[in-house]
Amino acid sequence: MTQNGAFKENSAGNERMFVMKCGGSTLTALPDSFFDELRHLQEDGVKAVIVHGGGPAISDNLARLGIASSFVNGLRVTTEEVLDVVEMTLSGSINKAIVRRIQGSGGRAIGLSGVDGNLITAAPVANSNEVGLVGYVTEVKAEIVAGILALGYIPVIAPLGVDAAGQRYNINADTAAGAVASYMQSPQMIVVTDVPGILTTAEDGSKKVLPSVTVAQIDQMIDSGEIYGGMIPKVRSAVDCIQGSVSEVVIVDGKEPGVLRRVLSGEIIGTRIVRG
Ligand SMILES: Nc1ncnc2c1ncn2[C@@H]1O[C@H](COP(=O)(O)OP(=O)(O)O)[C@@H](O)[C@H]1O
Ligand SMILES: CC(=O)N[C@@H](CCC(=O)OP(=O)(O)O)C(=O)O
Repeated sequence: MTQNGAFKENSAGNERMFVMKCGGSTLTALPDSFFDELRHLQEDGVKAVIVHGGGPAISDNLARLGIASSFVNGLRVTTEEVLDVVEMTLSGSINKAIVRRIQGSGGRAIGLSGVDGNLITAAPVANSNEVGLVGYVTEVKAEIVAGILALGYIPVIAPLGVDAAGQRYNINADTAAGAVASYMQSPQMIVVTDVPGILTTAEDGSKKVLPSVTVAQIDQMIDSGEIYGGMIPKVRSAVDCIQGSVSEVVIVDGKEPGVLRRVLSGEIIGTRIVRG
């Protein structure tokens, strides 16, 4: 078996690929070695697709501009004024910072948002009367992502969406990443965040990482409050995408040395969310 022998194949052929969501909680803390690893994977022919967040940076920019911002069940209440800041932060500074870091490690990346080429089309979420211009994904144009990959670049996608009338939507980054993974028929989605996985409290009161969880366990942990806040959209998105062609979602801490290869080679690291 080669070093990458444990990689899974996607249904489109034998390409080795994965979709990765990089959370705003961890972007600035990601070490150079993370981007070096990404470049090595790219050199080895592994196709990576990145969807990123940037919630904390959006909140900072809103505060700086004196624009009030609140959340309902983890979704930012989004007016047109808030959306301007969401777009400038995600599609502008954060997206380009990630592209520059990949390029700084010698990798190749192209940044775009879901608005470009109508990559992500969206419609208002069910509770849009409460949260405003927040969208759910109606379609991802997988051929655009595949085209960028075929050129030898890592697509770096900011989670905005657009509808047929040209209206923009703010999309939770975990939700957008799950949709991209599903439409790309990626065998795996890797969720890179600031905790080492889904934590549970042991009988002695200490916190430990659950190596794997099922959909039923997730529902129970949300009900009991053990999974809360920003972890909820992650697990909900994971549950949605493992109903389709994505066979597992792995939640990991991006600061773990060699994290990407370790996940891709099947090492037990972080939390794996699997069917069943
Ligand atoms: N059971 C849990 N295990 C680990 N983290 C949890 C859990 N429930 C809630 N969280 C919270 O979820 C956070 C990660 O979500 P979030 O801050 O939105 O990250 P990101 O910016 O990467 O999307 C953790 O820092 C932690 O505070
Ligand atoms: C609708 C909604 O809440 N959108 C998010 C988009 C960014 C995001 O999801 O970033 P993280 O992954 O860092 O949380 C927001 O405005 O904060």
